[in-house]
Order: sequence, then structure tokens, then C-alpha cells
Amino acid sequence: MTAPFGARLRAAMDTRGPLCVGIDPHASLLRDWGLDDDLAGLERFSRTVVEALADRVAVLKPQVAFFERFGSKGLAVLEAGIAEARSAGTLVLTDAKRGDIGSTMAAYAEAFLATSSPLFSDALTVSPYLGFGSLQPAVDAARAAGSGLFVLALTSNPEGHEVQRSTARSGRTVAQEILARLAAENAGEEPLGSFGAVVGATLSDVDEADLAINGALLAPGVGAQGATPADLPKLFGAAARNVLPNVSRDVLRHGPSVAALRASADRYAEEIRAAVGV
Ligand SMILES: O=c1ccn([C@@H]2O[C@H](COP(=O)(O)O)[C@@H](O)[C@H]2O)c(=O)[nH]1
Repeated sequence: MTAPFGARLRAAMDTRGPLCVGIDPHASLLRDWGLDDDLAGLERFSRTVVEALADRVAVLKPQVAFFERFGSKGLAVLEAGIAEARSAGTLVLTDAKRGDIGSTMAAYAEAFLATSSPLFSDALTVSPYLGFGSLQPAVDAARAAGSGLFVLALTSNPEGHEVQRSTARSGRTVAQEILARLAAENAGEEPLGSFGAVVGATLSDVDEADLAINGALLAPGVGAQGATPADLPKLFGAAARNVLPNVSRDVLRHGPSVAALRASADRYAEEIRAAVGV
């Protein structure tokens, strides 16, 4: 029986350092790596990132959009990348930001969280903006498979504020509601629950949101979006120990050299460890 995602993530963050690196094959990065913006380029890019980093970073996060650009053949590259990364020892968080009515959400859950699926991942990003309850099929599927979810709460982009910081019927902000629901899902889990939140590292504050959800806080925005490891303690406070910063472009720009990709990820992992004290 596989240990729950939260326990596996805690162990990976403690041993490898709290770092998630994105597999984001932007057309511009493919060009910078000397690759064509085509299926062969996509495949080479994805394989190189996995070869360079799957044995050392806690989490790899393929961004589905960049694979979907190439249709079904792109998805086949994603499937292979997920399988190779998992068998090389890293946790794979597939960034698909799925969210829909419950009956359709069940199909998304089957696609990414059923152990028999070719896209099966250790965790999946999901959007709660059809109502947190609409995510229930994904919560159930994740529990059954020992996988996890990362739910968008306070995203790294400035446009997120108008929705996420607006006031819900309870009088709390929408983000506060989502975080409270996650805390309830993670109650009693040790050492960490499997239901995390996305909280951007670029934010100047979290608007009194309670980040003590007993789950990981995926923090995209370090690197290309302007945040640094040194920003993390102030933003996350006592929750900093559970922060999993994501860096995509600022590591990937060091490719295609495997050694340079590794050196960049190692540097980030050390800087983040030193900043958050893990
Ligand atoms: O709030 C969010 C949620 C997800 N992302 C994703 O993270 C990476 C960030 O890439 P960088 O190159 O490090 O900026 C990307 O895949 C986004 O889709 C986010 O940025 N913010």
C-alpha cells in the first residue's frame, strides 16, 4: 500500500529540499535550447528535464498546456514524461488546473488520479471556482489512490485578487473559505495532509488568510515572476515549513546542459532550505 501523498511529499521535501521544478516547454525555451518548436523538440526537452532533475528534486510539475499544444502526440509525450519521472524517484504534480461540475470532475479525476490511467500522477492542481464541493470526486479519487491535490487559493498573478479576495457569504474571503475547507480535509493527518493549496510567492501579503491547513503550500512565482527565496519567510510566517516553492523558467533557461540544469536546481533548493529553515 502506497503511503499517502502528504507523507511522501514531507519525506521528499525533507530529504531533497523543498523545491518543485516545472516542466514548461515554452516555444521560446525550445528555441533557446536549439530545438524546433515541434513534437521532437518537445520530447527532447521533456526527457532532458527528467534526466537532469528527477533524481534530485522533491517534485517535478509538468504544465499540461505546453503538451496539449501538440494534440494527442503531445499528450503521449506527457504520459511518457510522467512515467519516467515517477520511476526515477521524484513526485509528479501534474499542473492541469481542472475544475468542473462534479459529474465531469469525476472524469478528470479518473484521467489523472486513477492508478490505471496513463496520466496517473502523484498530485494534480485543481480549480475550486465551481465551488469547493464540486471537487469532491477528485478528493475521493486522491484518497483512494494515495495521491494529492493542490487547490488554487491565492494565485501568483495579480488578476487573481478580484475573485480570490472578494467576500464570500460567510463574510470571509473566498481564499479564506478554500483554505478552511482544505484544513478540514487534512485534519488529523500526519506528518502532512495530502490536500495542498496554491499560494503565490509573488504576493505581498496573504490578507489574514490562515495558512495552517496541515497541508503543503505550492508557491509558484519564484524566478521569472520576480519572487525570491528570501521573500518566503515574511509571506508564509509559521507556515513556511510547509511551503513548496515552484521554479520553472528560471531553472529551465539553463538547459539543455544537464549539468547546468542540475546546478541551478541545487542552488535553488539550498537557498530555499536556508530561507525557510527546513
Ligand atoms: O498561481 C499560479 C499557479 C500556477 N502557476 C504555474 O506555475 C508555473 C510558473 O512558471 P515560472 O516560469 O516559474 O513563472 C507555470 O507553469 C504556471 O502556469 C503559476 O505561475 N501561478
